[in-house]
Amino acid sequence: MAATSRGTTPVPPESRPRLTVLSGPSGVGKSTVVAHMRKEHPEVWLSVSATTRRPRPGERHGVQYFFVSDEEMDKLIANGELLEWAEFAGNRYGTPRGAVMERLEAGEPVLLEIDLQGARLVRESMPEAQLVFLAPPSWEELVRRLTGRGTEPPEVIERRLAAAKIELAAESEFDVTLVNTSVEDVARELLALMDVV
Ligand SMILES: Nc1nc2c(ncn2[C@@H]2O[C@H](COP(=O)(O)OP(=O)(O)O)[C@@H](O)[C@H]2O)c(=O)[nH]1
Ligand SMILES: Nc1ncnc2c1ncn2[C@@H]1O[C@H](COP(=O)(O)OP(=O)(O)O)[C@@H](O)[C@H]1O
Repeated sequence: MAATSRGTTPVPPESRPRLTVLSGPSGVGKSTVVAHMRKEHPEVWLSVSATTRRPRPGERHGVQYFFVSDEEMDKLIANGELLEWAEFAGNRYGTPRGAVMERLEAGEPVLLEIDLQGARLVRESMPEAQLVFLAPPSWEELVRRLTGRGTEPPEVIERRLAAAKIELAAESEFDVTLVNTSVEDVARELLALMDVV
């Protein structure tokens, strides 16, 4: 494994996990890495979460997220339709259970891009899942990326940076850390961890 990863132990092919969770602080580059990976490997299935957050310009319902109202989210939770859910920086996010279970039952690799609280819940309910932490090269670079993305006002950025401190302190709970210096390198390593290439 290249210098971008920490804590990787080789896993025999027959016991490779089919469910991979990618977490990391807001702005570290999770969406960028996943988009890059799926451009070359569209067969990698990424769960589309439900969220009460408002869409950013260019985001489409059913593509980046299912954008739902508070009431719709209440129903999804009450009906047990979410594999996990969490509140992050003032909005709720959850993974639709049905689509994930279908893919897993078909033996296909599944990728969830969720926050630390969600990763912990998945670890409890599916201990065989592989938990991958995406870390920034430095704190300064994380601030630069989150600010530079220009999608959130300053008070939301502050809230996300406060969450980032908690998330960075939890890195050791993950099976593997990938440091997002190069999008291409991280995408390649994630594919290898998912046993896609
Ligand atoms: N627990 C949980 N977290 C999610 C889910 N979907 C997205 N998230 C996380 O919610 C956080 C905020 O996501 P978002 O508002 O899209 O901001 P971004 O990650 O900075 O682009 C990120 O850490 C996401 O990984 C989900 O279904 N469950
Ligand atoms: N390896 C990288 N080097 C420099 N900039 C990056 C890198 N990865 C992502 N970025 C930039 O950082 C910002 C946040 O990335 P994004 O994928 O939206 O993060 P996340 O999904 O983790 O919140 C974006 O402007 C993106 O272009």
